[in-house]
Amino acid sequence: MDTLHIEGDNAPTAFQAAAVSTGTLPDAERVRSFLNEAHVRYAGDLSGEVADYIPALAGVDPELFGLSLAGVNGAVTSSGDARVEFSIQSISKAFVFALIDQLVGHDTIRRSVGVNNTGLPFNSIMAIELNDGSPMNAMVNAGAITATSFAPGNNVESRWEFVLDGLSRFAGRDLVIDDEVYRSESANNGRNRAIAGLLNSYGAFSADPEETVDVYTRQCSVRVTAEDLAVMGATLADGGVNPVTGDQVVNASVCRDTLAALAAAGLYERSGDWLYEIGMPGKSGVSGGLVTISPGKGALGSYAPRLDPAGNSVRGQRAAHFLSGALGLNLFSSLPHPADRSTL
Ligand SMILES: NC(=O)CC[C@H](N)C(=O)O
Repeated sequence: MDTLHIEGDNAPTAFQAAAVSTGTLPDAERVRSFLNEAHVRYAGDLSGEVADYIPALAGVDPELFGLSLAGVNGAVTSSGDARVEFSIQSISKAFVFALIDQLVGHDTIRRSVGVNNTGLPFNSIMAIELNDGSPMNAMVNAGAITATSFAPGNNVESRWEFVLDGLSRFAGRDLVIDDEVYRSESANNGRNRAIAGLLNSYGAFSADPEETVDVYTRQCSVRVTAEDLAVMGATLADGGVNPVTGDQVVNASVCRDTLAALAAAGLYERSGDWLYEIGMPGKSGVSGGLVTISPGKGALGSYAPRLDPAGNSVRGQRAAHFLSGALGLNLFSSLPHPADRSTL
């Protein structure tokens, strides 16, 4: 990652002069104008590659770019292709984690899934072996598949219903599966089946590994928009209450657990860089979606399909970086700060 220092970084800036209160989002006009500015800034960025290991993802228009910010007050502001649907992929991990944490509780999650970082790619098999069979964190495939194995039900359909219903409550609308992505991914998920088989050999699973991977593959194939991601993230920012529907989806303690797990591993082996630059929990997916959560304030959802080598949306990360500074979202900062201090 290159770091670009801007002169006068320590001097009081226009941002600081017009400092927003640190406990709330800036007013709607300011949010809209910075969201539009982020869109203009990064719409021409052609870096990265669209994921091609799932054939159905490879054919997507790489220029799609949507940004949306949902506040805990329920206001949703968007720019660009924020209503274009795409498969949620790994971002589902964050919300399924929350649903399972709500069910099994903080201690079981720590013991049976884990909350540390592997330092390795999202679908690493080596990480399981290096950690004596621990799935390590629900934001990588091993931990996500383990979390999904806790979904209640007697068969695939009833367990799937639990997951889809929960994801829909986070979004505040009935989400549906993308059949083409599901079929394409099912035909190419040998690695995830190997991960589940390996975890099962360590005795980590109470459910059938093949069925669990099927539910996991379905959850990754659910269609969402950048606006949905913003609302889903804002629900985690709002103590588990969907700020648009008013539905209490999970408890506030579950939101804390989820955001901690995201901070540790939401952007895989790049999670440290992400926290260092953006300063908020986030979760990416290989289709190009990204959700970034500012507890007590709201969440940013984005969609831009070109990815960095770790599988994280390039424009999405850059927009989140800019907006974190401009809107004063960084958890480690007490004031809004210049947003373009470095490049990701
Ligand atoms: N990083 C991702 O978004 C990966 C999700 C994808 N469904 C997989 O498990 O391979």
